[in-house]
Amino acid sequence: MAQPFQPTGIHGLTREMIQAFMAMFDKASAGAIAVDRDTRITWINDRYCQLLGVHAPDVIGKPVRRVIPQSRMPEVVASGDPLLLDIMEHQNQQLVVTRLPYFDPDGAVIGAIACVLYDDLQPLTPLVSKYRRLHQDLMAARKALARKARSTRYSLSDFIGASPGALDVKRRARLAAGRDMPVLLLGETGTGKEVLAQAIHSGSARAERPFVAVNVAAIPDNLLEAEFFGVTAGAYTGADRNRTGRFQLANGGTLFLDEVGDMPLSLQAKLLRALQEGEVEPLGSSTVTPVDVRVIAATSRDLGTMVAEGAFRSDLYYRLNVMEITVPPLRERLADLGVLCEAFLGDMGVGPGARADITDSGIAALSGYDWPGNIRELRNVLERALTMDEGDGLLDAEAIFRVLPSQSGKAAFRLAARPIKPLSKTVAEAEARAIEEALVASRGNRSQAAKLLGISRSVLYDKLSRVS
Ligand SMILES: Nc1ncnc2c1ncn2[C@@H]1O[C@H](COP(=O)(O)OP(=O)(O)OP(=O)(O)O)[C@@H](O)[C@H]1O
Repeated sequence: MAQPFQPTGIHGLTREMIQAFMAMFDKASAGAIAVDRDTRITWINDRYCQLLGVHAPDVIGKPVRRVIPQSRMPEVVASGDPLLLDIMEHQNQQLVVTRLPYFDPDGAVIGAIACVLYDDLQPLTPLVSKYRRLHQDLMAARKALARKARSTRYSLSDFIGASPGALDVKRRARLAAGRDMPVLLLGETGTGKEVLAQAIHSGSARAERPFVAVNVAAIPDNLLEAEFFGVTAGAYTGADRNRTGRFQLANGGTLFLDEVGDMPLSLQAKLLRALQEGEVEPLGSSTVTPVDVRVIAATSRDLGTMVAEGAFRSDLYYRLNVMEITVPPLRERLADLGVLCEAFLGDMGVGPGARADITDSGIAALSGYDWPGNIRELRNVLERALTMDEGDGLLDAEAIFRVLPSQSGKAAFRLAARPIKPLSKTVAEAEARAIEEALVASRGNRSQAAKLLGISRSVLYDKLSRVS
């Protein structure tokens, strides 16, 4: 009489039992493979070799993940638990796989065996078509997310400002968008360098390709190289999977290097090489990948002085600084306060149908402050003022002084010291000053001055005739 089947107790399958199974796996499955406790391949049958497109002598002794990157054999060996049914992606094929650990007589895991139950998913059609659909949806969602993460939020119209300084910045940014050359953006923190970088990208021929930003100051020095150039898995790097660098992610598009002045000298040399050769070498890899990337760099530091002091490589400086755009600080373009406030307050709703606004005295209060944090700080001040405001969302000088940092004492003093004039007079004076600045900037060329001011030539002539 046949003996009833008895489980093998706590130890599970032994090497002998696995060897007995091997013949069956070899014959009945679409592929079978065994690994030792270090997850190195000890055996692979011909059918699996054909499926993977490898030769057995080339892969025996290699870590299984080197040959089958998606393999979950390491998990099975580490946990000692089988994975009875799994779908594994391999080179656009979906394989149905079973993985079993095996043990020595003391119960220690000494390896695992896996067999491909199906490489043709026909028998599992209903289940698999559902899986495929879900998988495709997941891939599409991931791609869309990645596209969104790498696309830009800003165009040039989002860079708000009508002062001569702001108009000059916009003009140069428009020029930069039309030419595929490196751009160096200089300016204090919060002046809108990243807004400009995005605007230049979205106005350029690369607009449909990725925009990838790296804040050099925010990444520890020892991780920067991997972040830039990527990592290849392996013993040298200690990484268990490949990681794509920002350079490769930006391929075809724009790489924005924020706070480039904070880059350590060793990485500056590698960055220069990547820009010169148009190729990158991931950490731990011996192959180079060609990349086509436009670099826009930004810094709030004085790169010229850093070059003179040897803290920044001059060759890299000249490579990045093909076109330089200096963004003036807010305190040098206070004329933009009005339009900036209007735009920001317009975004900050104060209730259904209600709109936040600021009075002329509120603007005057803002104009007495030095704005070390520039436009970022202005936005924060307006937000705080609105939060504290108990009225109807109309900010006056008092509402502003309540939230301006302590420097505002100086502002109040400056304001008080300035005689208050009728608004029409102040506006006329500001207009005359702007026209004068535009004429100086354009060396008396009225067409150019009109362009800088964003008005037609005839309006400029009209205003000039009224001023004189
Ligand atoms: N001219 C502008 N028009 C509209 N918004 C602006 C402008 N400049 C800056 N901002 C806003 O101010 C904030 C800071 O801008 P951004 O990050 O571009 O400055 P940055 O110069 O890159 O600063 P950092 O050097 O600190 O990185 C953002 O919220 C941005 O939307």
